[in-house]
Amino acid sequence: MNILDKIVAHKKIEVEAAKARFSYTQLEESEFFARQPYSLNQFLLDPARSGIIAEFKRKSPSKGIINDQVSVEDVTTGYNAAGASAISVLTDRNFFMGRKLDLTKARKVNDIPLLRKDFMIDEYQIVEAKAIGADIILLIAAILTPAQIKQFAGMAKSLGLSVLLEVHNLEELQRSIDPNLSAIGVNNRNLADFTVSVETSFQLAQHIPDEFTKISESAISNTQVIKELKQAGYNGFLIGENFMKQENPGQAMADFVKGL
Ligand SMILES: O=P(O)(O)OC[C@@H](O)[C@@H](O)c1c[nH]c2ccccc12
Repeated sequence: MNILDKIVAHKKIEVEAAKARFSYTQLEESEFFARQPYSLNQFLLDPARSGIIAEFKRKSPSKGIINDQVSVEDVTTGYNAAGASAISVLTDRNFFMGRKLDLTKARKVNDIPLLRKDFMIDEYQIVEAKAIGADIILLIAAILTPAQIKQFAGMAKSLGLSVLLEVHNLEELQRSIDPNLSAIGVNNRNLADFTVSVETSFQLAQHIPDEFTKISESAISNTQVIKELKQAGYNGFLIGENFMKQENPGQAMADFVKGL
């Protein structure tokens, strides 16, 4: 079984446990459920912001512990101050050392879009995403059927959430396109075997229809590659490890943005 299969198998158990703990009605009673989410594309296309979606990630299956010494409030407010267009918060506990509470803590101190970074396999998680304070959900093509993508994207949109579809090859892109998606992200990391190549973004750029904003995800570690990705048509750049591995990720991002 590859890592992605393991994550999905564990996620199914987690989602059943969450459903037993909080009903849909209870989720809808959350203080965040009634708020109007921020739009990913509005912030991504705002020239006053950097286009960077900065990620709070303590640990990953490919790198092990990256940084477990920093607070989610310090890091995310640092990212926001450094000009992030959005902030991604890992909420998977088992493989990424994240928590749903991390996203809620970030929500309380930030006024920009927050992406719930997790493995969405059930509608319940979409309602939950809104209840914990998220603005954006991630749909990973590699683990979903086209019918699920359509259903989940439609549901998220009806809740006012933005939807980022993640692909890592042309076949996934072509089978997953749906009008309810807000943005398409090309993951430079293959989640099944962890190999990384920014070439993936350059190759797929021309195949992404113009009605979607384009985001390049993972393994971005210098400003030169961002300039090249912009030339290729990308509007957004998802960066985790490059900032998180520093003692002060917010400051690391502020220094990085000066080079853009
Ligand atoms: O730390 P990096 O290489 O900058 O990558 C960030 C982000 O793209 C990566 O964490 C990611 C992309 N897609 C995912 C799906 C699930 C978990 C994590 C991810």
